[in-house]
Amino acid sequence: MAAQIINGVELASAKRAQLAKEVEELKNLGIEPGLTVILVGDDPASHSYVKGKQKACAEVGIRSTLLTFPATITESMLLEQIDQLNRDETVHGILVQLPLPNHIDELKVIEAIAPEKDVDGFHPINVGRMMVGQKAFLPCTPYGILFMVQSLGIDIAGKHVVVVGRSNIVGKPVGQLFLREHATVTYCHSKTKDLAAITHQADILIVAVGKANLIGAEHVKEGAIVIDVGVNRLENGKLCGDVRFDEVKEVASYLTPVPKGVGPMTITMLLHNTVEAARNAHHINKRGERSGRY
Ligand SMILES: Nc1nc(=O)c2c([nH]1)NC[C@@H]1CN(c3ccc(C(=O)N[C@@H](CCC(=O)O)C(=O)O)cc3)C=[N+]21
Repeated sequence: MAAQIINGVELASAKRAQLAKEVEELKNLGIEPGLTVILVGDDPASHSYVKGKQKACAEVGIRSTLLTFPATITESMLLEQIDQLNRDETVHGILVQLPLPNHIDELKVIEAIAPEKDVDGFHPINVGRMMVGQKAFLPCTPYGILFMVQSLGIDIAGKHVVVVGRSNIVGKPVGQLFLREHATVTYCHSKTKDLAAITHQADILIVAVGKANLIGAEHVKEGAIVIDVGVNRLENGKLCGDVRFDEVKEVASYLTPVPKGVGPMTITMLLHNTVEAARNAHHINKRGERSGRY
């Protein structure tokens, strides 16, 4: 039987409606959640993603500010800018759109962001806190994927999750999030031998490589859940994932499309983290009450 296609837009919009309510409650307390996005250079893909983030902020009532800089900005000027935003109380979340030009050290920039404003969840403090199970901003794409899989109502404990890809922003952390949910996790990457033999064992297969058509029916066990994190822009301008959709949909039980799968969830979790950052900054709990620490 053909797979059920997971609608990321629908799931995202349900979650955004909830977030809009939470923003409204914060505004009633005189708090306007604010996200500042830093965009360096003029990569068209980055500009397009940033536009999507701003539109989503507007949709739930988060104030978003875009700061753009030429690709020639020096590292120290960028660090100075971040420092200024760290000290600005009206800014709850800071996002530096990646990738950055080669002359700028990305890790240095990420480390300059105050961990309590790091709504991407990329700062080593947040990564470490996530690893040991402390409260932390979870990276948006992995968090969005977990949210999607949980929304299917299946029990993750004991499932074999196979992650293809080991980037710091998707592959590595998504495996950790599923490990936290008691899955058995296997990582595959470019040096893995006999990829298909391993991916074929997956109950949940998460593909985050960035290579169009990498995964086909031969990689997927009958009835597996397949999450496609690839964002590959084809020459004809169309966006496609890492998974051969038409083939895999005949084998999988659930499959995410590209576009309209993981992407919208990523942005939604960014909104979630920004609302959380605003609440934390003002010592407000999830029920909208000020905690005793005031
Ligand atoms: N600091 C930082 N944080 C990021 O979260 C970050 C980043 N840098 N750099 C680039 C990647 C990529 N990324 C996407 C988010 C949403 C869609 C998305 O919503 N895509 C739509 C389609 C959009 C289109 O058609 O162009 C979809 O899949 O339906 C795609 C890609 C976030 N990233």
